[in-house]
Amino acid sequence: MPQHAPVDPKPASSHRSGPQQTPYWASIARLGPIVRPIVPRLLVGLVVALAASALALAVPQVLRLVIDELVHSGTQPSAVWGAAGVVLLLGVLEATMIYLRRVLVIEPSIGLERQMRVTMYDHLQDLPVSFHDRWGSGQLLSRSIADLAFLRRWLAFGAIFLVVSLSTVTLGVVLLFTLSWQLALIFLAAAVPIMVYGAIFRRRFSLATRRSQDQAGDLATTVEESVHGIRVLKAFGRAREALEGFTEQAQQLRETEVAKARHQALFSLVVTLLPELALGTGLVTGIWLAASGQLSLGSLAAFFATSAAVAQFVEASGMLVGMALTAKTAVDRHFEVMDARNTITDPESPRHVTAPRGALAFRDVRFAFNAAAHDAASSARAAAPSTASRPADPPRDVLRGVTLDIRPGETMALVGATGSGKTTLLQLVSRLYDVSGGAVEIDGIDVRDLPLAELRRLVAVAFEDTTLFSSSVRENVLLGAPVQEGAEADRLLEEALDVAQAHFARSLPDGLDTTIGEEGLSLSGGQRQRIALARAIAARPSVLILDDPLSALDIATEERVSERLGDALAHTTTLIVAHRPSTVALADRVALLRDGVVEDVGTHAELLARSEHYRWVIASLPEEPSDLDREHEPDLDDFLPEEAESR
Ligand SMILES: Nc1ncnc2c1ncn2[C@@H]1O[C@H](COP(=O)(O)OP(=O)(O)OP(=O)(O)O)[C@@H](O)[C@H]1O
Repeated sequence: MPQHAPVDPKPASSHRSGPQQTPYWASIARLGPIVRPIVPRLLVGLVVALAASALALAVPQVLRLVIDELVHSGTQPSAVWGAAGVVLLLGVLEATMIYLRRVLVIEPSIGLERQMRVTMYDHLQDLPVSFHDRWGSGQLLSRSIADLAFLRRWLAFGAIFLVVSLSTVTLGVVLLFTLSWQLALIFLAAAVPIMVYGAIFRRRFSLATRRSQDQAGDLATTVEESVHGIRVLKAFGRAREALEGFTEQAQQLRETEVAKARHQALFSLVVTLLPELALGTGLVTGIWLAASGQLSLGSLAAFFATSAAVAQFVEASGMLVGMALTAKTAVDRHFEVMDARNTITDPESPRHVTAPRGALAFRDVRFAFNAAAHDAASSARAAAPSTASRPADPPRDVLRGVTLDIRPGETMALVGATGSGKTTLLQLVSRLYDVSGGAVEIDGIDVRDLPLAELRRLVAVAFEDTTLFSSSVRENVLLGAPVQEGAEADRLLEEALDVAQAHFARSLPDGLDTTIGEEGLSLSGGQRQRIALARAIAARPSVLILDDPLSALDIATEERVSERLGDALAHTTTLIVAHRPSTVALADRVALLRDGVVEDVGTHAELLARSEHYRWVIASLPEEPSDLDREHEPDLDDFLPEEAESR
């Protein structure tokens, strides 16, 4: 028997790491392998951009020649037209180069953004539920949308423009020295305070950028939560409190953004003011040099035209350095998600269930949420607190040695007080979480030894909290079915809808092609549950896991569902969490879960007779469905024209 790793041995890497924790180039270098395929296009784009800026610097040189030749040496007017033609040609060439740069870099960088987004989505799908427990949805949303869009802009514009600026300033300063070393020194003197302030700016801006990107993610989580929970907020009249909470978060983000803008404005002021001061000082000195014959008029004019071009790039550096630092934060945030490892993976030496019988067993199963994640997250939080994600809760054993055998084809009800661990136990079967100790077995094979695809074919789940996707009824029901199209798929679909008593779906506006889910037609709680149940049935599993899937049905419908379930899934092993006596009555046997252990197993009658705790739990279960939406629950007869007519 292979040894199994403890749960979550390498949890999501610290998504709380601050900006100083990774050196700038170490962060940016991580983009290397991803960007590599488009590097040739980016390089050609860079060369073209460099050529454009070189052309811009060539114009003052032509100017110098024209002035010196024309004014000093009295060249013919035709030469003026010639020089003007050259300047015009240089301008047209520069514009063409700028256009070419855009064409060369924009398309591949948009492609790269798409590819990174798809890879991230794929990775998020792959990561275990324990990862998603710990990350706010807004954080993941902002990282997969806003951060990647920023990285695209940085690659297509910021990075190239920064290299062009550095090269242009370097070349420009060399040219300035060739024109006049005295004036060039004045110009260069301004660079010293710029560099000193640049270091201060970088530190402050990095911190503010990280904070603002994390806060934007948290804000997105709040929006997502309140849109999702709008009914609860409205029903409890908590809209004002929700707004107050949101306003406070928005205010914090505003303050961070204002602080960021202030840092950037101050840096821009420094990089604009100092070159201008140098230019002013240079102008006075230059006129004196020209008047004393140490500098030609042409050189003086060329110096100022060149220094104006250089100053333009220096001034843009405030924005470009800001972009470079934001890009680093975006890269860090991206890899905090991408570095998270999926601990629920296929086994190295897989075993297979060749002839599924559906025997389900729990062998001394122990489980604690966040056991390993907690230690990693605690130390990371101590190192660099941030708002990026929820703190991991201290680990506590929710299941403390569950042992239970469910025979092939048997229906076992799981009963227990609220919080006793019923849902948790169910989630271990299809490995939404892995056990912390012990094992879950199907037909005698540890579920961790089965390939995940095979395991999830064997096991189908319907949760109480039903999730429908924005697609047709057909696609929702056939989500886990062995076939998606053709006569066999149609048969599975019809049978699943029939067993789940979801006939209403045929009478929806577009029948089974009606779009439901968030972007489609709203269904009542009971209707949603029946679609989710149909989905689990259509998967034709060997083991069916039902987490109180009938809670929103009236008792008559529940009875019909259970009757049909019994027929259709006679050979399917079913483990069902029961919150109502009527659901318990469906089961062959009942397991009583108490404080994370199975306290007793037997028939309903046996447990009633011998277990005081069972009697107490059963007495506390509601007779009626908890959230039956009577107003919206359709009268089945309305949706059963064929059946109604045949009666
Ligand atoms: N994702 C999670 N992270 C941390 N703790 C959790 C998580 N899900 C559940 N728990 C905790 O595990 C314990 C068992 O929860 P579980 O949902 O399994 O109980 P249950 O028996 O199904 O309850 P109910 O009958 O109310 O649905 C509870 O104390 C709960 O707070």
